[in-house]
Amino acid sequence: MTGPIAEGMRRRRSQPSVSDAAPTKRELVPLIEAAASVADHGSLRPWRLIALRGDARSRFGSAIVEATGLEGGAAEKMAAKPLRAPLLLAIVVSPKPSHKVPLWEQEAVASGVAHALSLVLDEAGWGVMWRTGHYTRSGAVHRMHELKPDEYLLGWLYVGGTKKQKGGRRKPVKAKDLLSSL
Ligand SMILES: Cc1cc2nc3c(=O)[nH]c(=O)nc-3n(C[C@H](O)[C@H](O)[C@H](O)COP(=O)(O)O)c2cc1C
Repeated sequence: MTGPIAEGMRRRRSQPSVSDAAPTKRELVPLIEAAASVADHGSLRPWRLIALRGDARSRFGSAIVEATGLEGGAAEKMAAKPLRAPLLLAIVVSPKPSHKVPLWEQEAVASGVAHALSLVLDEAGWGVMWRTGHYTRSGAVHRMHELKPDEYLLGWLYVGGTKKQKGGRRKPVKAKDLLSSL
């Protein structure tokens, strides 16, 4: 298969371990603009992103601890999770009123933006990994992100500089088994 998009998608791997380098806002904006070109029924833009850097990541760690109710060493370990990358991009579903486009379609758009953003960040040379946790939809995490009542999270893109790249082939997808006809 040829073509830069297909090749980039095949090459992309999630990077669980990244360095302290991170894209600036100026560097992020054109990548977000590119990712925002996904199909969007009614062009509602039912999503937004929140960048967490520096201390915001520690406040996120505290919110996770509050949400999980952990104590002692386990709480400390959990609080440090957001410090695994210098930049976290929270993916927010931000539903827009519409008679035509139900919520599930709007969530599909937000998810598409996140996948596309992972891809273009990877192409730009950044290490990226989409992460979640059972605390993702908790009240404490919702409040810490200052979300509106109807907004909710799809997780975070953990972004940083590439270190030792996780490469190699992923488990092959038997696409012909996933395609049927009627
Ligand atoms: C919505 C979503 C949430 C995810 N959450 C986690 C997570 O919390 N922890 C994790 O190890 N992988 C998580 N993953 C999977 C990784 O992002 C990644 O896709 C996986 O490790 C496979 O690596 P690859 O992308 O290089 O194929 C999540 C993926 C998605 C789409």
